[in-house]
Amino acid sequence: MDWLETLRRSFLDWESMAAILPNMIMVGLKNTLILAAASTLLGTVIGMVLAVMGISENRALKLMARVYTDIFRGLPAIVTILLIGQGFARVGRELFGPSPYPLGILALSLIAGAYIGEIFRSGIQSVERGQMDACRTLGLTYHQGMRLVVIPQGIRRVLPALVNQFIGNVKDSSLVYFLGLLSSERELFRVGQDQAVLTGNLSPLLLAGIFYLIITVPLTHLVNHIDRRLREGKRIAVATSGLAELDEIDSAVAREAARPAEQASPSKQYKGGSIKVRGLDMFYGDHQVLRGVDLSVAPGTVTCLIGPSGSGKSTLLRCLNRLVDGRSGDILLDGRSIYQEKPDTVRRRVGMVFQHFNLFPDRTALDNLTLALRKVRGLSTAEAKRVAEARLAEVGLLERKDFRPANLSGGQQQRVAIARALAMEPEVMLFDEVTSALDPELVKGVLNLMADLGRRGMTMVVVTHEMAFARKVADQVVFMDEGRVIEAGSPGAIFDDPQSARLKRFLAEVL
Ligand SMILES: Nc1ncnc2c1ncn2[C@@H]1O[C@H](COP(=O)(O)OP(=O)(O)OP(=O)(O)O)[C@@H](O)[C@H]1O
Repeated sequence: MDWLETLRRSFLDWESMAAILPNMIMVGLKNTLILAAASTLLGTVIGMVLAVMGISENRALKLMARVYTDIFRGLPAIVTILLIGQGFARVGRELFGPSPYPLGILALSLIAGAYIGEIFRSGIQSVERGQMDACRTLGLTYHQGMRLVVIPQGIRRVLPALVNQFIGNVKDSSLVYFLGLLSSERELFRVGQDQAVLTGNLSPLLLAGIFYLIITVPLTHLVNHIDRRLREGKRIAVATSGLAELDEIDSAVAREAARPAEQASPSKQYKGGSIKVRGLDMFYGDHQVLRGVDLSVAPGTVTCLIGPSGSGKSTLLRCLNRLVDGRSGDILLDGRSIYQEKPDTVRRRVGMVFQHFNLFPDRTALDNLTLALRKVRGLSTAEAKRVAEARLAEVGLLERKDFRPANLSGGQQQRVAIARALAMEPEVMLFDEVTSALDPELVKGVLNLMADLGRRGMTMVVVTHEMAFARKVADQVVFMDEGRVIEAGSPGAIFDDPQSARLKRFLAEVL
């Protein structure tokens, strides 16, 4: 068993390990951690800049980010370290003194930046488009939306990948040894290697390897934990059935109705605005989606838009709050063209609720409401909280104000979204197929809430496939097809006495 003894002497020479242990911890471990942490930090800053350049509209910035990323991701790390460490050695000496250590950090950072930039960019781009739509409809500017909602969500999504990058930097830090570090600056690998040369066996290198594992293995598990947690969220056990939700909302609506007039919340009776659309044409590129649309919506009335898929209903709705703009024609809000106002101002006056709720997933129900109250309406934190709680109470969800969207049912999420839009005190509310993504028993709760809003004088334009709702609640039903308004009238006229062949066919399909 000679070979076993040789192996033991080569790798498990306890004496040479013990001799180097203090140096390994005090010098090697310390320097490895400094190199990895500093390069991850600096790499994160570089990565953020690259990500912002990469998603910007500016083609030159995009190209610069692309070229940088291709170069520093494509080159082997050791080539970059030697090129930077030796190529800029003179400048480095003038700037940082004789030690090549800072240049080593710089080289590692430049490499890490390329990877981290890609991580951030894909994280930010993976945030659903609906999040920015939600920000815009609440009156937040594009930059506020990016800064407060989209970028934080993107970064949170890529946290595990960032920890992985740190692990990569821990390992890459061993390459800095090629720059010839001073003895006090040597990292784990170099300390182990020096001692290995001195003792003629590999035990010190094995010890260095063990230290690398001590750093990286727990981090790998931490990454997996964060990843699981971000994917699944912290679950709160809440047992509510769809039917219990109906009680929740019915009692909230009844409470509002029973409240004496003098105690009524300011929103109890809404003062809705009027809308007039005149000859509106709208294109997506060359594709004409709206063709000379005319529409009049009286204050405090409910208009339901119905029609086949692709007929332009959602697009018309998005024109009303300037999420998209028409090419010609005009839209008047309370008699004044919305094109004469800033889009953000129009959006504050015209609230919108979406099919997929578009709640901010990493904020509680309450915070979903307070964000725009503070940033757009400029309320203090305490005042915003008061308004938000009042609106959540109106939709029967005050008790769930501290829940995140993932812990609410679809119906509850949609009611939070309605409360969020109402909190901005809009004059008009737009609803875009808001019950289409809900389980059947949850639809009624949301429709009840909308019917209640209509009764309280809110001007509403509702894209819906719920014909029973349109018949019962609408003051006006508008049938669209191929980007045109084909017929408009009272529910009775549209459903019981359709004039055009197209509407007759549509009703025959859906009723
Ligand atoms: N962002 C977009 N870019 C390009 N084309 C679009 C875009 N959004 C919608 N369209 C096109 O515009 C047309 C009208 O779409 P729109 O969503 O307004 O119809 P809709 O009546 O609301 O349909 P649905 O009931 O299916 O939502 C469709 O042909 C659609 O493919």
